Amino acid sequence: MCSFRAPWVSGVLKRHASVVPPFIRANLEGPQPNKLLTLVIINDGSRVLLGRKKRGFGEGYFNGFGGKVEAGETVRQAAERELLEEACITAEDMKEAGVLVFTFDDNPQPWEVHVFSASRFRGEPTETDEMAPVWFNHAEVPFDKMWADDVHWYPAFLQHRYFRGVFGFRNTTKLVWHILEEGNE
Ligand SMILES: CNc1ncnc2c1ncn2[C@@H]1O[C@H](COP(=O)(O)OP(=O)(O)OP(=O)(O)O)[C@@H](O)[C@H]1O
Repeated sequence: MCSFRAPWVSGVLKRHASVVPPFIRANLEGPQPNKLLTLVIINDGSRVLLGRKKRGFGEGYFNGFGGKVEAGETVRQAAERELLEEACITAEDMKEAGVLVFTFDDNPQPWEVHVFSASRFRGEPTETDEMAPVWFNHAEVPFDKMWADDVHWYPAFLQHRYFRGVFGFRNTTKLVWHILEEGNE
């Protein structure tokens, strides 16, 4: 059977076969290709730059900068474009930090978010229609005002360990299951 998913996703389904909730398995084995999104987090070594989302999906949450990959662009180009559109900055040393797959019980299409980190950038972080940028010390990342998955993968992110995660949400925002694996890119 052909699959739209990366082989590591099938690996997760196999390794955790007895505990994967049915809606997650159904979506990940279903016919819908993943929707590709990006997330860029500036990490200067002691602080991260996040934005408070002012509108749309995840409104009110703090998050990195990112959005959907558009037709004709690579994931990296989309990450650069969204960072410029949402925070008015250009990363100088952007690298892949990890990948997250989100499944929702109310949406059959899995989301695949490519997370990038950068420590240097050009420009001045500036509030836009979409995001209001704020620096947070590593010990003060506001997880209570962020997506429920974030608390699980930020430790790996902050310590520069590559990560892969699969997360299942009910009613869009309630995290009900997850697997996080760290290591090899
Ligand atoms: C479910 N748990 C989650 N945990 C952490 N981050 C999450 C997330 N779910 C989505 N995200 C991120 O939220 C942004 C939404 O982007 P979103 O505004 O929808 O995209 P985009 O700017 O293309 O939309 P419009 O152009 O306004 O339609 C995008 O960075 C995406 O990676």
